[in-house]
Amino acid sequence: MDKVRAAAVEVVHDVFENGAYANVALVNALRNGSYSDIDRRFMTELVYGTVKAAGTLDWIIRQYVSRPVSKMKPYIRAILRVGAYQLRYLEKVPDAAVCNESVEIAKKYGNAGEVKFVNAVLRNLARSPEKAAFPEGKGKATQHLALSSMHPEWIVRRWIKQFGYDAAERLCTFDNAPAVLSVRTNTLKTTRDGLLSKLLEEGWDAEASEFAPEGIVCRGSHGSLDASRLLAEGYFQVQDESSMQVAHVLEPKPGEFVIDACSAPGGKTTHIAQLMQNKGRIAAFDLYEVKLKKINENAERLGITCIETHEGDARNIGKLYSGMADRLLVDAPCSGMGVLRRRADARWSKTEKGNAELPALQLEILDGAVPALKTGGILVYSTCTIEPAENQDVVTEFLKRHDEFVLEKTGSFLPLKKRPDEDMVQFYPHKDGIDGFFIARMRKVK
Ligand SMILES: C[S@@+](CC[C@H](N)C(=O)[O-])C[C@H]1O[C@@H](n2cnc3c(N)ncnc32)[C@H](O)[C@@H]1O
Repeated sequence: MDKVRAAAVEVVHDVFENGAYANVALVNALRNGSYSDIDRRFMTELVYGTVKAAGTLDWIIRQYVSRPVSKMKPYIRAILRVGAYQLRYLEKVPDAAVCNESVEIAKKYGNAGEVKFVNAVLRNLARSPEKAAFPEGKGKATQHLALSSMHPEWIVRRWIKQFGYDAAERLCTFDNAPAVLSVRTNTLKTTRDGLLSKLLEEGWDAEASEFAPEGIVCRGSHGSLDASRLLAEGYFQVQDESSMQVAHVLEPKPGEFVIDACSAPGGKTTHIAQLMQNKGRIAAFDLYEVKLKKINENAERLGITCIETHEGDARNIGKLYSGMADRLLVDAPCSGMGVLRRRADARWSKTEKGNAELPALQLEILDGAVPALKTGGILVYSTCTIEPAENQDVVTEFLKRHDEFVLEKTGSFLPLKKRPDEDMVQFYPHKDGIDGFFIARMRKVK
């Protein structure tokens, strides 16, 4: 049995049946086996490809079987998904190898009937691919785009309604492209130019970000992050360019008291600390202690000492720090619809119903946290989604409830590419080429 395909099936099973994150499960699987570089690349392709395409693969498989894929035994489903992915998307892999190896893996997890079933489905798929041609024509546009772009139909339907067909298609394309690596220079230790020249010396294909003064983007090859001495010694933090906008909009000053209400894993908290030159006090809250550990680890690596972490609910922050804070960041839990490219499994784990529940929570967090601000204090609300209900609508409702706050021209606080006319800033992947992100800056005036 081919150990690479077998391990890929295990990871795919773990993602869909146990809710594992694809990247975490894959890293663990790669660590636990001794694989050549070619094997590692193949396994990565199999896992990310199958996970991203899962809904489309289920539709393809369904064209060859009479019962729904959701009713199959989980391991048989995972074997068929990984097999169908190879047959449909990996031209260089011979069909016979896919079928034979899948059958061998099925012998480990299934009875004789199930082994036969896997064999029959995959051989039919290989023999008659035309049976699973995506529907086209009148009334089929949404389904066609969803299947061809490997997105759930409900997401595609929403995006077509919100942006039109062409933009929805570009959004889907963005999600399927490999995520560009971007890093934030630790300006407490070096300058961006200093870090950039070190990275270039180490063979990184890196350049300065147009969006963030401390940002560096790497569109091509780069060394392994696991092995990077510069990362281990705290010269940089991995962070997307749109996420790097938020701390600049908050504009923290050395010596101030800043609260980061939803802070883990601390990408923005540590950026705030840099902008404060590590002077002052940052109270970083999150519901989960395990996640807060990550902030402490990052802070230690980056040489930051002004962050204190607190396990707690952001909805109670107002009571704990009434009128004390100079600035408050609410980087709220959200649907993450602007960052689907970063997590292969995310598009299948979200639901329309789950997303609809988020604005109420986001407002509760804002309502519960803002009494912590001083008069004159600054509130920044941000999310990594492109859903108006979680963004502009939440801010509008918040301002209705709180006449002590006024909205400022958020776009004029962006560090490099200013948008002086924009009260609230929404970055869109298909327009801006970076993660989808929303930022609104408000001031407490009384
Ligand atoms: C968007 S993430 C924050 C990302 C973080 N600001 C960064 O830049 O690395 C939202 C965080 O809010 C936390 N969270 C969810 N509900 C919360 C609540 N009621 N109080 C505090 N934190 C909460 C989640 O655990 C999650 O870590």
